[in-house]
This record gives sequence, C-alpha cells and structure tokens, in this order.
Amino acid sequence: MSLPQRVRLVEVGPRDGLQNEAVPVSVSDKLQLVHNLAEAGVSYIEAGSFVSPKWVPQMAGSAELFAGLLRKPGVTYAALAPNLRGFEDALAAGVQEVAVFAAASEAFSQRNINCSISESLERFLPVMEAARLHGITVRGYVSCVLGCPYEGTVAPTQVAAVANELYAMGCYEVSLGDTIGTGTPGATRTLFDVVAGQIPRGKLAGHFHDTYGQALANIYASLLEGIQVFDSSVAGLGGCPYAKGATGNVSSEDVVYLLNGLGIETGIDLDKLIAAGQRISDTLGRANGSRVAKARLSA
Ligand SMILES: CC(C)(COP(=O)([O-])OP(=O)([O-])OC[C@H]1O[C@@H](n2cnc3c(N)ncnc32)[C@H](O)[C@@H]1OP(=O)([O-])[O-])[C@@H](O)C(=O)NCCC(=O)NCCSC(=O)C[C@@](C)(O)CC(=O)[O-]
Repeated sequence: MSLPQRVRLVEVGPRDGLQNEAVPVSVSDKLQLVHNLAEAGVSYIEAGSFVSPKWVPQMAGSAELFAGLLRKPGVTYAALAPNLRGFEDALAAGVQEVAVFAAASEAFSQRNINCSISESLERFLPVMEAARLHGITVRGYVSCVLGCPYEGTVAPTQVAAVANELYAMGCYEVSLGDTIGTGTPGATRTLFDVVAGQIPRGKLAGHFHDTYGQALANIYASLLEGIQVFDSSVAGLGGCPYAKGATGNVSSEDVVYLLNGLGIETGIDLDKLIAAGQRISDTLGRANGSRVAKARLSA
C-alpha cells in the first residue's frame, strides 16, 4: 500500500497527557497549552475529560477549560465522556465532539471504568443516542489492543470485536490504543489487518504509547496498513493511571518530524509545536519527552 499524502493528528496531550501528571495543572496553564497547539496548526485537540474527579483528579477543571477556550475556526476541541452523565456535562460545557472509551481486555475495563466490556458498551448506547439528538460527533477508543497490563496478550480478534461494536453503534472513527506500548510493527500490521476485516481502514486510527520505544515504528507500520489518523501527545506528555509503568503517548513533535521526512502533510508548524511542548514541560517542571524537541532546542 502506498503512503498517504496527508495524515490527521489528534493531539491528546491536554487530556491523555495531563491526566497522568503528578503535579496539579491549573486551568489557565491548560488553556495556554491548548491555545498554543491550535496556533501551531493542530486541527484536533482532545482538551479535557468528563469523568469522575475522584478517579482522575487532573481532569476536574474540564468544564472551566471549555468555558475559557478561544476557539480557532477549523479546530475541533473534544473531550472524553464515559457515560451519559459525562456526556451531559460535556454538552453543557459546549463540547463539539466526545470520545467514548472501551477496552479489549476485561481486567483493564474493570480497573479503568469499573465495569465489564459489555457493560461499558451498554453505557455508551444512551451517549450515542443523546449525541445524535444534539448533533455531536462521537469518536471511539479501544484500549489494550496490543497487550494488557493485567492479562498480557490480547487477541486481535477480540480488539476487532470491540472496535466493531463501537463502529456499529455510530462512532465515526475508532482509535486503537496500545495503552502500555508493548506493540511491535509486526503485531501492529497484523492487528490493523484483522480489524480492517470488519471496519474500513479509513475509519481507524492508531494511538501508540512509547513505553518500549516502538511507537514511531508502529506508526510507520500503520501507514503501510493504510492508516491515516494518529493520536499523539505534545512533549510526549502522559501515561495511563490504570497501566503502571506506561509512559506517555508518542510525542507529537517526533511524529510530525517523521511525517515531514516522508513528505506527508499534517498542516502543523513543527517549530511552534516544539515551543508549545517546551512551555508545558517547563510549567510542569518535567523533562521534555520529545527527542526532536530536545535535539532542536539544544542545537
Ligand atoms: C466511568 C466512571 C465514572 C464509573 O465510576 P463508578 O464509580 O463505577 O460510577 P458510578 O456511576 O457508580 O458513580 C460513582 C460516582 O461517580 C460520579 N460520576 C459518575 N459518572 C461521572 C462522570 N462522568 N463525571 C463525574 N462524576 C461522575 C457519580 O455521580 C458518583 O458520585 P458520588 O455519588 O460518589 O459522589 C469512573 O470509573 C471514571 O470516571 N473512570 C475514569 C476513567 C478514565 O478517565 N481513565 C482514563 C481515560 S482512558 C485512557 O486514558 C485510555 C485512552 C483513551 O487514552 C486510550 C489508551 O491509551 O488505551
């Protein structure tokens, strides 16, 4: 399969990244990050999450964040909604697009959202219904697609079954998450090949964590499988509160550098993206997780 001319990046740093930071991050710092990302040309930003603040305290200010957004035309600002309560809160906050999230492993589903996979899918049905009613688009996630921290190996057919349920209930796109970053390019190709047996490739996205240093290689493998949407996190922020030892998502700067090198357009200004990533890294007092940013900023 030939490489695409254009790839869409879904920036998950303000949500997947910041949800896992140990130090509290103020709403104004989050807003600064989101605005900087939009200025860099990022067209899709997952900016918050309407989940229980007892479970994920870092996402507690999501309603204030959406209230304070200076929306740039052409940019989608999305948020996670695990149930109808989360959807209603997101709607009230002016969210344009939500994401529901399921897992391919039962144990992860229990730890992450306190219910079985089938219960989670049932919970999403009223979310889908309400979203349709209000003209809100819904993206779907499947976690643990290339391994689970509690169950180990996860069969691609199990991933395909859960992804297919999300797609069939109306998610316009399903993002396959390598939550613990154990996936390798070969396993990634097999996974997309199997899932694409049920869902068109153009409706799938890749979400890679870089725990084992495989994320960029997995993105390249996904490109070869015809995947054209990838989730990434500026400065490699993040991890997962329910997957011990998982590092952040692949860094957006590194993905843009990879895609630039392949002649694939993203619409993102790499220098501005690097500046946004360094700014939030300074705010958090943490090392910048992007290798490209580190190289560029020390040159
Ligand atoms: C799903 C629940 C809420 C179930 O949590 P639960 O305790 O089973 O739910 P419940 O319905 O029994 O409600 C318990 C309490 O939570 C409240 N509640 C109920 N719903 C909400 C809501 N939406 N927002 C705010 N509060 C809520 C509810 O009102 C009640 O409050 P209380 O009476 O105790 O004061 C909980 O398990 C939860 O919030 N989990 C957080 C999961 C999460 O955010 N995980 C991280 C994101 S997923 C991810 O990062 C993976 C991904 C997507 O990036 C892809 C990848 O890398 O794999």
